[in-house]
Amino acid sequence: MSAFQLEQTYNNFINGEWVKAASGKTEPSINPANRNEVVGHVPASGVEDLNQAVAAAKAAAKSWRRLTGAERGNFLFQAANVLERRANEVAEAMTREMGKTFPEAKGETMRGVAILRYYAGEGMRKTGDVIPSTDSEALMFTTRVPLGVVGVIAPWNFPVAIPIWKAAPALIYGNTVVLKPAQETAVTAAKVLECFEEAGLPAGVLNLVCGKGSVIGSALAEHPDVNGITFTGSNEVGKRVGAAVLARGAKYQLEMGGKNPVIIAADADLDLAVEGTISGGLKSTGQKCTATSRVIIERKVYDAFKEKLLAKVEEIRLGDGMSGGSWMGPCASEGQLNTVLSYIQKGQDEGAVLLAGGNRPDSPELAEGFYVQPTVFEGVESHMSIAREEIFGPVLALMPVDSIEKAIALANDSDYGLSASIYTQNVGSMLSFIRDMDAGLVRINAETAGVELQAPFGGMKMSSSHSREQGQAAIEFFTAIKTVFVKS
Ligand SMILES: NC(=O)c1ccc[n+]([C@@H]2O[C@H](COP(=O)([O-])OP(=O)(O)OC[C@H]3O[C@@H](n4cnc5c(N)ncnc54)[C@H](O)[C@@H]3O)[C@@H](O)[C@H]2O)c1
Ligand SMILES: O=CCCC(=O)C(=O)O
Repeated sequence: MSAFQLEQTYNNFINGEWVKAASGKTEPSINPANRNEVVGHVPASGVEDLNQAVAAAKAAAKSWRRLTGAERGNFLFQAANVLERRANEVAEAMTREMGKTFPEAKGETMRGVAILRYYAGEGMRKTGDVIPSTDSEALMFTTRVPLGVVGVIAPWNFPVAIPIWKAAPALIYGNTVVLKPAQETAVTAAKVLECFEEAGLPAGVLNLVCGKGSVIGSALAEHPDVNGITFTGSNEVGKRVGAAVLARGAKYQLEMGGKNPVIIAADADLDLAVEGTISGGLKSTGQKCTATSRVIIERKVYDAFKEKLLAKVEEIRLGDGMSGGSWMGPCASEGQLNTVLSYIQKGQDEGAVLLAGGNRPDSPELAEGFYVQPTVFEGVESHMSIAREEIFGPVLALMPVDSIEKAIALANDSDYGLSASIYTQNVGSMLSFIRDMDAGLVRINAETAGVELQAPFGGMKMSSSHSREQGQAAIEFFTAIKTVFVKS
């Protein structure tokens, strides 16, 4: 049973208070499964609101960083407990706001709980090393210090997990935070902040400002009192954010798109490979940065794999993520739906062959939602737009090859390098893939999506600023190393 209520009005969270945007402006957040449902009204903030949030975070920074890691960790443990208790409500907000099915949204919310507990524990771990000095009378060691105020700019596709996997390490290592969520999922972000508020986090330590990316996101990136920006989103925006932060000498981290390949070797367990391709490519309506989009198949098993894949794609049930029978929800917004449809059209215009899907579903009960059928192309060549550009929708491109060597070369023929997987039973093929695949996350006999919170996550090439998030790797971004030399 969820306590979520539709059509509430949400505010920004600044200095421990829920406050309206200075302009008083709000905008509706609508349900992509039914454009007529208003999930909530969210602030359309301006730079003035952002400035207040940064000032609050700056004022709170000194006392927050002076707490011990264990004391900061206790707040995160409390926030985890509240989020766990309110998981159904938060997950329902997520499903209604961005369309992923309720079980996926609940899973993501519980992942948020686990991330909070993981980083709460980090407050008790070591922060430096003793390094022998050349002076026998001296003690030399390293310690870690927080950056100060960190700006978090988050996308809509994981509206609980991503803000938490950025904010939790920022906080545990002693930073204060201003979160700018995607406007499409600002209600879900407000629900997460309510959990931190209920946990008793001190005023100003974590602030929320909702508004347009081009207004709030860019002002956060450019703000002179923001010492670090952690951004997840598209390449186009990420590059702009990185340039703005670099120009003023602050620290930045960009985690961006993917064009993730799965390789199906001739010796693969084809049923497992089909299952992993469908789950990796089509769960969350293909809107994961780790989603499978290129399916590279050894020619000997191409027809057998294709037949099994198409049979499974036929079985996929589209529908509102709040209904039990739905396997795949809508695209998260009308803009996202139009992007996906335009790539499907481009695929056909550039000569790829449509094997399944390709349209909006015709059933009347889905007419008010941003649904698109799961889509499979063959005859896809590496130069085509649908093989090169991130679509961020339920579209799979089948590409046959003659050998594993050619499969890995084709998989690497991309500007992106986020995640990649191979289905094979041959240890030699596994090892070649691990060695030669240019991706930050490589998975064997497992789908391309699926990130574990305790392991480093990030991409190569255009997928990232070459930093890593999550696990203990997070300390690298959220702290600076200080080398200490002590002589009595
Ligand atoms: N690598 C990863 O870990 C990862 C994870 C999830 C999503 N993504 C990527 O995110 C993208 C989808 O998310 P999206 O559509 O929300 O991305 P987006 O780039 O449009 O928006 C991301 C965030 O940036 C803000 N923004 C927009 N314009 C801005 C500007 N000019 N200055 C500063 N901020 C601005 C948005 O409001 C949002 O909060 C995909 O490319 C996906 O691959 C990457
Ligand atoms: O969208 C990017 C994050 C992907 C992720 O968390 C996953 O694949 O589990």
